[in-house]
Amino acid sequence: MNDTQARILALREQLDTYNEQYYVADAPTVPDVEYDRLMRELIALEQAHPEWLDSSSPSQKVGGAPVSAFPEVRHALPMLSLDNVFSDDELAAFEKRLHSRLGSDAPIEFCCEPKLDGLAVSLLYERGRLVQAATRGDGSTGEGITENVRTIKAIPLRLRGDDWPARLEVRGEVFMPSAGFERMNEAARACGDKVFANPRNAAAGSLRQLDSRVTAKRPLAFYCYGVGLVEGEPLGERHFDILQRLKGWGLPVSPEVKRMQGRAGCEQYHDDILHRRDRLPYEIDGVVYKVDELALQERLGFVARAPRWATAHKFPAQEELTR
Ligand SMILES: NC(=O)n1nc(-c2ccco2)nc1N
Repeated sequence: MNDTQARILALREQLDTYNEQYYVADAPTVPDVEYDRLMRELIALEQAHPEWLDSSSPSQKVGGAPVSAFPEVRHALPMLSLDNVFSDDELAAFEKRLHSRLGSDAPIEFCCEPKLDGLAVSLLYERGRLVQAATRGDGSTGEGITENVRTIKAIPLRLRGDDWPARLEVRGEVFMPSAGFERMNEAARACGDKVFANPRNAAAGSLRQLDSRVTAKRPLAFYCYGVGLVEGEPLGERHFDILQRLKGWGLPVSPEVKRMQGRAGCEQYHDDILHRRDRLPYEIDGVVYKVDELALQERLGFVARAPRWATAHKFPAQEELTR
């Protein structure tokens, strides 16, 4: 390997690390101007040496030529929607149903998560490389939006480490943080472009761009919240621990995810997140409680399209709240 090749590999590794620090650890260590300088050097070296271009290079997050349509993608496992509860009484009924189906009143451990108000996506990694991304669609079939998703800096094109399964489907939410949403709409108003009604619509509109170079300019983020297809060793026995393993491979997980005990723990989590809702850097429309032990999830199964082992607890819509 000559000096230029070594420099290209070092720049890729350094920029991947900066992306992970910014989007996974939420702890950036370099100013944007330094990140941009290194990216410009990498792009210049790769343009001078196309024979060394690698689709997983961080320089490839700028998007490419437009496509005419999105291909259909059939999900290996259905992407489920969540059942809802709207009150503590309904939460109590949810817990009662769990105890009844499990035939035990033993306290249940839940993985509690903020319910991000974005767009659910499925990411397929083969041998640690991102090979496909798709929307949830109707739960069985979604749209292939791989080129658009590859431009999202929070989503790694290559997983860290090497103890990931040969094929791993990661599921999560693409969303637009509030600050980025305001900045983007401000710029759109200034030049007469389309203004989006809310961050969810802005994220959906950005992901459905046929020209991934447009998507690349949108301030999108991502948090994973589960897995679908896993080929190889099981990832773990408890949902919370699996999320921590995903984080170790460079996939962002919300720092608000917590393991709580029983219904009381869920209510405490709900009230804490509701209390801090307006200070979170992204919009949420509730919280999600998931039975943490996968063995219990399997015993509980699903009703129609929603898992018996999980429910969302929705907040009142913001405009309904008296300010
Ligand atoms: N939207 C959101 O934040 N979700 N959605 C799920 C989900 C949907 C189906 C199973 O889990 N989990 C979280 N945190």
